[in-house]
Amino acid sequence: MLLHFTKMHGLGNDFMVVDLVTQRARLEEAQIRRLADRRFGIGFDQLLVVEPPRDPDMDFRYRIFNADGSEVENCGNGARCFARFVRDQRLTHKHEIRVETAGGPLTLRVEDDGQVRVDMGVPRFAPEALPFDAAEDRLRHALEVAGERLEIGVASLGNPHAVLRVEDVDTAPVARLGPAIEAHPRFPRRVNAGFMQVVSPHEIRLRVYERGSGETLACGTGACAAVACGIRQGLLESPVTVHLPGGDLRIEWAGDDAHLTMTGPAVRVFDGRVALG
Ligand SMILES: N[C@@H](CCC[C@H](N)C(=O)O)C(=O)O
Repeated sequence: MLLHFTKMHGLGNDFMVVDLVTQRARLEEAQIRRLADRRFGIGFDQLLVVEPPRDPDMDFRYRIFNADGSEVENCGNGARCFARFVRDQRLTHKHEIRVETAGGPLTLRVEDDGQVRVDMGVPRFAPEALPFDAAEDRLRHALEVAGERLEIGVASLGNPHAVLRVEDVDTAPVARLGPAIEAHPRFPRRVNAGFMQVVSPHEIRLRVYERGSGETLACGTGACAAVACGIRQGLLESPVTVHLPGGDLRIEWAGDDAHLTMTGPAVRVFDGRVALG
């Protein structure tokens, strides 16, 4: 069968977006890995699937698969592309869109200037929310990685994140420590590893080694997690501009039980059809 898809990106974090509201298909893990391959397939960091909602109070169900085929709970850059996609495809005319994800509900708003603002919910820091093997919720946890003792913050934005403060993201050992943190046994469902450089209370630079996809040009939930950990640790103040290799995001969070919001762009690159073997 031929599957229609759209290629999109949020700050260079790129996606294959598939509408399963008007098409029927079942994508297996091995097929997703083949499609994600940048030489033998279409190439993407994540596959985003638009489905009808199961909950009648929601507009859509939004499912996310990493390049390694694993299904995950949330994707921030993907959420902005999702909002742009469902409006471009005329699957909805709403400006404010409610979607169900495996990590909980999200509210997405397409602004008049084309930017998309996402209510990412309340960040959670309790170890069981990730999950992370630790006795208690702390601002910083010690983690032994490859013979080094690191200090990390942890946060869940539906999906799990570890945040490590570094002096300079340009020289941070992302390729060496990223995979070791991702697969660390204290994170039984693996983890996304963020490397954060604090520039000022309202500005950080960030690189993220993503669970299931490797280092990407931007990670929306990673940006939210880094800012949430930074505010909690007293290093940052809302709003915070996050400079990622692919561009900038604006994150706002009033702390505690307040909802965190992320604002940034969503770009449609091309439409295509692919034969599913
Ligand atoms: N690129 C994403 C996050 C995608 C999922 C992540 N790799 C995970 O496994 O949790 C974003 O923009 O948030």
